Amino acid sequence: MVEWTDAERSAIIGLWGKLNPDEIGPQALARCLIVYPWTQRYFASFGNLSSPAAIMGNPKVAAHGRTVMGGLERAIKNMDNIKATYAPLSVMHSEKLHVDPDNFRLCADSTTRVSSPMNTSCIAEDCGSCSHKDLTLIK
Ligand code: HEM
Repeated sequence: MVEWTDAERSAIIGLWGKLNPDEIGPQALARCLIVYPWTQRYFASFGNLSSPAAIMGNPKVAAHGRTVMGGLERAIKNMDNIKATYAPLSVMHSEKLHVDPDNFRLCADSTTRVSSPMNTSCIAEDCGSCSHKDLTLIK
């Protein structure tokens, strides 16, 4: 079990409170599918993922991005019991969906990037903070 300090607890809860899951969820999943295109293999049922524009305009991607954020929120609300809270999701991602665990790091990276105050700067041709300057993916 993770032992959180009070400072960690309030930092995590405070940060989460500043985010809008309905906005960053769709952006984070879209970014993951665009920047790490091999992650698309798990979403064959989502229809058109053939270009960045198709991914960003795909309603199933947006809906699932919100679902993933709902998953993260459950961890925030169950910080003393994350293992049990995530047990069914863990089994599903592993045994049913066969998601390679390394993909969680990519998903986390995408979420961090779209949550950053630099997010809007990434539309710029060369925002200087982003290693994917050729992609104008956010908004
Ligand atoms: C922060 C990490 C993640 C969280 C919190 C998360 C959360 C969720 C949740 C809540 C569901 C819905 C479960 C249900 O229907 O009962 C789901 C489904 C799914 N997840 Fe994840 N997920 C994460 C990462 C990933 C990654 C990295 C992949 C693959 C690259 C992935 C692939 C899928 C797929 C394919 C589904 C089923 C989608 C569908 O057909 O509707 N997930 N996930």
